[in-house]
Order: sequence, then C-alpha cells, then structure tokens
Amino acid sequence: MTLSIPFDNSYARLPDSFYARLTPARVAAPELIAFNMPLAEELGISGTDDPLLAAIFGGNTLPEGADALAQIYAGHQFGGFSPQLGDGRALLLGEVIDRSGTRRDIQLKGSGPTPFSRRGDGRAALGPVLREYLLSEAMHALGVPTTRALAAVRTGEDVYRETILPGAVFTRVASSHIRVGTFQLFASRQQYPELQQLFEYTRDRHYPETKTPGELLAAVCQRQAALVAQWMSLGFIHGVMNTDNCTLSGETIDYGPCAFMDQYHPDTVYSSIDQHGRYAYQAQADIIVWNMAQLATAMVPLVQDQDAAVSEFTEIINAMPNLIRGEWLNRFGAKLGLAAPQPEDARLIADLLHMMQAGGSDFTNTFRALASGSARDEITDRESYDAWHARWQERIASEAAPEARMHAVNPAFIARNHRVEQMISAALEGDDSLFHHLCAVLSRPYEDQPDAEELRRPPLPSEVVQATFCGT
Ligand SMILES: Nc1ncnc2c1ncn2[C@@H]1O[C@H](COP(=O)(O)OP(=O)(O)OP(=O)(O)O)[C@@H](O)[C@H]1O
Ligand SMILES: [Mg+2]
Repeated sequence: MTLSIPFDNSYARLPDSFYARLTPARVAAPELIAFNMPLAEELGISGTDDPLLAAIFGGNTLPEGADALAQIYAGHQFGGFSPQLGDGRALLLGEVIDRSGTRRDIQLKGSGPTPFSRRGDGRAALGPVLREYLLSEAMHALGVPTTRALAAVRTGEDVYRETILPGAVFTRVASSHIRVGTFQLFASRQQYPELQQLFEYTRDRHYPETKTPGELLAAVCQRQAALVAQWMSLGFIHGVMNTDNCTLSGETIDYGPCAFMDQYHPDTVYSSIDQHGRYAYQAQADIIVWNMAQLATAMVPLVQDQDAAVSEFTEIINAMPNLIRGEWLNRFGAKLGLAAPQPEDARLIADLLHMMQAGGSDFTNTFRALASGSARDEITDRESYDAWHARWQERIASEAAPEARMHAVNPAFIARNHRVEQMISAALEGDDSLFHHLCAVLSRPYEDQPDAEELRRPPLPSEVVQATFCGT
C-alpha cells in the first residue's frame, strides 16, 4: 500500500534564507490516533492504511514529493521582541493544491529538533496535540477561518516537561504558515530583498487582488478584524496572540493555551502564563490592532517613499478599531436575530452582556437559549431581563425568521475546557474514546443533539480548569 500526496512546493523554491531544510527525526513506535479522512480527500490524498499513515505522520517516512523544511520567523511575545524564533518543533512537508484550487501547507508539529529549537526538545506532548486537533476542527465546524487537523500520532516516546508525558506528532493543514513574525524577521535584519520577496509571495498566494504593500496591509487588517470579532462572538480566547501566532492569511493558528469562555466576563483569562491579562477575552480587539501595527512597521521598508508609507499605513491601522466594531456589531447582532444590525443596536447587545456579566451567565447557553425563549433562566436579574426582553422583542418584530438566524450562529456545543481536560486525562490512560466522541459532537455545533446534552453543561466549580502552557 502506498500513500500519494500531490505535492507542489512553492515555499521551498524561495531562497534558503527563508528556512532550514531537514528531515523529521524518527520516533520509536508511531501509532495512529486520528486521521481526518474528509480533509485528506479535499487535499487529494489517496491510498491509506493505518501503519503507513502512522509512519508518515509520525515522521518516520518522508512521503514522495515532500521537501521538508523549518520556516524561520521572529515575533513579539507578550510585547517583547524575539529577533529569531522559527519552527523549533515543526516541519513543513510541502504544499498541495486542494480540490477547490487553493494551495495548502501540510506541516508536522512535534517532529523533532530543528536549527530554530533553541533550548526546546522539538517535541510535543500528547495532551496539547489532542487539544489542537479537537479545537481547530471545532473552530472549523463553527465556521471560523482556521488551520485544520489532518492527523495525530502517538510516538511511543516520552517527553519531559514538569512531568514525564507521552509524546505525539500533530499534522496541521494551513492556507500558509506566513506569520506577522515572518515579515518582522526580514525587516529587523534589514534583509530587504527577502522582505520584498516575502511580500510578493504573500500577495500572490493570499491577496492576488491587491498590488501595493498598503493594499495588502489593508486586506490583512480586514481579515484579522473579522477573525477576532468572530472569535469574540463565540466566546473564544486565543490566549497567546503573539505576533508569531498571527497569520497573514487570516486563519486562527496555534491552539496553545486557548479556551472557550464558560461564564461571561470580559476580563477572562485562561492561560496561566498570561499573568497580566494581555490576551484576555476583551483585550483581543486591541491586541490585534497592536499586532497589525507591528506588521505595518515591518512593511515600511517595502516602500520607496518611507514618509508616505508611514502616513498611509498609520491611516490603515487607525481605521482598524472601527472595522472591528463593525464586525463585532454584525456578529453579535446576528446572535440576537438581526439581519442588518445598526450602530444603535450596540446598546441592546451591551445591555444583555452586562446582565450576563453581573450574574455570571454561561456565554454559550445564554445566547443559544434566546431563540427558544428560555434565556431568562440564564440571567440572575430577572426584572432587568424582562425590561430588556421587551426592547429586544420590539426590535426583532419586523425580522423574518430570526430564530433560524440565531440557531445558525449561536452554537449549542463548544469545546468546553473541562471536557477537553477530561478528554486528555482519558487519553493519557490510553482511552481515546472521549476524544473521538467530542470530535463527532463538535463537528455539528449548531445542531441540537439530545444524546450529547450533557456536553452542554457548564463546568461545576470543582471542574473549572485553567488552560496552561505546561507540557506543550
Ligand atoms: N518543545 C519545543 N521545542 C523546540 N521549540 C519549541 C518547543 N515548543 C515551542 N517551541 C518554539 O517556541 C516558539 C514559540 O512557541 P509557540 O508555543 O508559539 O509555538 P508552537 O506552539 O510550537 O507552534 P505554532 O505557532 O507553529 O503553532 C516557536 O518558535 C516554537 O517553535
Ligand atoms: Mg506559535
């Protein structure tokens, strides 16, 4: 049995200052945990059996046509600039053109040390691999632009973190792995010919409708504004919005210490390493502007007349908060059943959120309950709710089929953090059934699934857990 992946590797054709070529390190005993067959079909991958898939996506067999490389990038981490990061534990196997004509990267994560590993071991632990698999597929099913999960493989080797943990390799599919930090690397090193090549490559791959650096920047800002507003409309907290975890394509990337919020509070933080709340739920709208300002700064040398570039780019960045407000209004307006939300509707949305915050309402369940008329049960202050409900009813009286609209955007099922942790605990004991069950339920988040009702329950106080960086 052979496996055929129709590689066409364009990043590998860029100069070698963009990456380090190398092969994945072997693992002791690769064992397939999951393989995403529908995604494989989209990518034109054919011919599969489990041992071969485990050998390929564990890193022991390099598939024909692959040209494995670790990409170099820099980035601001928690506000401080790291002049050189790069794939310290990831390897791009190559790219394929998918069934719809889109170029997609196939990348191993946890495949061993690279020249960019610094002090890391190049490996990934089983828990974070399963978290990334589950969360990225759940986000895709919710309709959010995101990297995808193709495979997860146990390595049969231990990794050493705070404790000894089983290792795994994750295979990620992305429309590219170009990060804000990739631009920052060449800009900070004053490698301007490479910066120009990266700009042209990014533009041709993701934004062929644009021409100038300013047009590209504006297009990226638009996608990132839409992305973050969509995250917020689902109660998603990315947790580590460093500029190296921020893509030019506008896809969500790096599911490290991320989580969906249970009780609504704008200051919610899940990551144990985010001690000052830099990447708290509500802060995401500001941080994405900051990240785009770093991209803008890195792009200035692309323009001959730098003063003109600075004023053009400043205008683009300054327009972002308004863009985000508009995207936010559309997303949250739809959650209330509005086909065409108006600026004055922001008040109605904010008043509901304030009631939810005051009583610690469950974000997902409260919005889901609006369409069925049971949201009152989720709010502590019933009197305020009744007054708000009357205003809302008046506003949606003229809407056609608001319930259907609400059901299409207010999920019943999200990847609740306590369930993700339970799933990881079971997998550490060798039981992957909860992982597969969660994957199945979360692939249909907007459908009522009476058999899975228990997965809608918010965590009990004893079940609440932080998402941490421990053991990535
Ligand atoms: N175990 C490890 N060994 C080597 N390098 C690592 C390891 N874990 C993280 N790194 C590197 O540290 C930097 C920041 O890590 P971060 O957690 O943002 O990335 P990641 O989760 O490894 O990957 P990605 O952003 O590709 O999803 C990256 O350069 C990453 O490659
Ligand atoms: Mg990262």
